[in-house]
Amino acid sequence: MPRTSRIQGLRDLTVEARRKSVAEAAGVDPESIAAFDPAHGLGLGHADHMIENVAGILGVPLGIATNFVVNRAEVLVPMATEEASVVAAASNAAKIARVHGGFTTSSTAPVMQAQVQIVGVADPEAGRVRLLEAREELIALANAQDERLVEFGGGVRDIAVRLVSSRVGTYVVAHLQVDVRDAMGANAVNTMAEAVAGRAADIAGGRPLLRILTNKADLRLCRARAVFDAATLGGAEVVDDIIHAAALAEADPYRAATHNKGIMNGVSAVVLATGNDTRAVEAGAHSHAISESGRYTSLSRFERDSDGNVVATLELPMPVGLVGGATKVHPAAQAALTLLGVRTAAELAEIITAVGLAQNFAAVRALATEGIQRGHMALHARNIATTVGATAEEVPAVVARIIADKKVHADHAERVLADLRAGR
Ligand SMILES: CC(C)(COP(=O)([O-])OP(=O)([O-])OC[C@H]1O[C@@H](n2cnc3c(N)ncnc32)[C@H](O)[C@@H]1OP(=O)([O-])[O-])[C@@H](O)C(=O)NCCC(=O)NCCSC(=O)C[C@@](C)(O)CC(=O)[O-]
Ligand SMILES: NC(=O)C1=CN([C@@H]2O[C@H](COP(=O)(O)OP(=O)(O)OC[C@H]3O[C@@H](n4cnc5c(N)ncnc54)[C@H](OP(=O)(O)O)[C@@H]3O)[C@@H](O)[C@H]2O)C=CC1
Repeated sequence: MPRTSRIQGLRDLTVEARRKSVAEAAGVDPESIAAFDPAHGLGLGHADHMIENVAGILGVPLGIATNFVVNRAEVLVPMATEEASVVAAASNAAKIARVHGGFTTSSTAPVMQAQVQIVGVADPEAGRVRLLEAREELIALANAQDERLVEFGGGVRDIAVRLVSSRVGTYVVAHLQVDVRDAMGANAVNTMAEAVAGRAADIAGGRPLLRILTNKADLRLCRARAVFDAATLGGAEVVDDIIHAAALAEADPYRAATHNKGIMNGVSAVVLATGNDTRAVEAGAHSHAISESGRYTSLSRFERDSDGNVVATLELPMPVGLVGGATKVHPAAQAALTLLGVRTAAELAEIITAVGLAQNFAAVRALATEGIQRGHMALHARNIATTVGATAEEVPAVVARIIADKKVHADHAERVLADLRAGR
């Protein structure tokens, strides 16, 4: 069966049947994603070697977003999140995007930057020039720290030197710009920065202090683009309102924060599912959301094209890896990468960016039409029913009643559950 991400009715299956259906649709052995089941997932033994003082494991729901087409390839996307309606929303937007071919993505080379702060330089302008004169020596010294990375085609691409004025003086800050290939790259570039710091400080005429990567990974950018069909959305007025909603986010930091949170609902769920560093990706994204005038703004842009459809675009740093960090040691993260069928970190990064754009569009479409609550709370109602003690068998009836009563609250769910159990 050709690989497809269009699985209708996936929501109506049991968890086990869903996993089987997803494996079949993705064309992978069901055993290769068995680790999605906690019984075959991260064990305490593994966990005890990942972080310190391990006392247990926190499970996070892992859902599969459907309908995605990215660069003409069908993709089923694992999303780890505690928030209801996120997986549904991403699937919904991906379904609408299919009408015009899904998502098109692109990315720069996987270049991460490490900073070396040099303090006490009497002549910082000259210190900067002296460091640039020593470019080849410093590159060779840095590359010598990770010969295998260089063998993979990675390694230092360039050195930049910035002068940063602070309240207590001007710092000479050297940036190592390193192609880290299929790694997220933090450990790799931090090792290089520590190795060159002493020599760089001697050349600059100061003392080395901070040697650490920057999470403002703006040399490692990903872009996603998709067209959302006006007729499918409900016509020109809906398109106008979606454009208005996005324009507010572009102009107003208060709205931009929530608009971007919507993007990160999708991004962080896939970053987490693949064992990558969510904090690094989020720090990079929000540091990138600064306009030319210095104002915090939205990361995505929505425009009306010549056919009256919505064209949505997103660009953000995406420092994720296929090797390194938890990705290699977490069985469920390995299963997620198998399901995604990605061969390089860039392919993973681009799919994540497409999911962020899908999530963002679904939210803004809902907000600009019916509001967020109908869709979101209908799915959140299941959490509320479970919270008040409904069994799996009782949840559907409790959900139906609290939605029908338009009272999706725990206290009403408790009354409904009591009535159901009393046969009322
Ligand atoms: C929730 C929907 C999708 C319902 O929307 P709907 O139109 O009632 O859904 P539908 O039943 O017509 O289904 C349409 C498609 O959505 C998916 N879908 C639909 N329901 C399910 C489900 N139960 N399980 C799995 N998939 C589901 C599924 O793909 C389905 O098509 P199919 O593939 O079946 O042919 C819609 O209202 C929506 O997209 N809402 C946006 C919700 C959202 O953004 N949630 C994120 C949390 S809110 C937040 O934190 C972000 C925010 C809002 O603050 C960001 C911002 O402010 O910008
Ligand atoms: N501020 C931040 O964001 C920070 C993040 N971190 C953490 O660092 C971790 C990520 O760092 P990272 O350097 O990726 O981790 P690793 O050092 O674990 O992985 C990178 C290493 O993987 C090996 N490797 C094998 N195949 C490849 C390939 N195809 N491409 C590239 N490298 C390959 C290389 O090591 P070899 O040459 O030995 O084979 C490379 O140095 C994350 O867990 C993150 O949380 C740490 C500090 C700060």
